Amino acid sequence: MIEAVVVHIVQGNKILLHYKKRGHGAGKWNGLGGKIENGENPEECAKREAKEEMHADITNLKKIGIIKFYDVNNEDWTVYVFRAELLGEPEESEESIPKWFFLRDIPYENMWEDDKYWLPLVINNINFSAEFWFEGENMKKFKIEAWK
Ligand SMILES: Nc1nc2c([nH]c(=O)n2[C@H]2C[C@H](O)[C@@H](COP(=O)(O)OP(=O)(O)OP(=O)(O)O)O2)c(=O)[nH]1
Repeated sequence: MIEAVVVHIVQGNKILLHYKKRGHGAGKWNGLGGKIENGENPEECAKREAKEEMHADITNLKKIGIIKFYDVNNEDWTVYVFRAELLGEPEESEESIPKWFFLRDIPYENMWEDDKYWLPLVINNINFSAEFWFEGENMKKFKIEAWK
């Protein structure tokens, strides 16, 4: 099982998304994040990824969800989902391009297929746990449990 984090920054009526240039999920918009490295906890990973991916820091991390993805290109992932606040100005990096979107204009058609089911929960501060079953990069079935 690969462990990773995804962090979403929501300010007012906007959300900061990142266009991923390479690796897993290249060509899609996503929160910032990546794989947890040896010896790191999810919060430490989130802060390191923020620096690497957009050359800015994050603070006030709040864990909102946990997601299991089964059989995405033959791999299983556990992803910890956070909300956080931004310190400084996000910049383009080798990994991605940051961009603010109005909440009513989230580009779900250019994101992972599962995101439309759980990103609204993140935006509304609703805790959740979810499981998504894939075949390649196509979602086949899912289960979500949410609580306030
Ligand atoms: N929103 C969303 N994020 C996902 C899904 N599946 C999935 O792995 N992710 C996230 C978890 C990670 O933050 C990120 C993939 O990790 P990564 O960016 O380190 O992958 P990579 O192949 O580029 O790895 P690396 O070489 O840079 O270590 O994508 C999904 O279905 N929706």
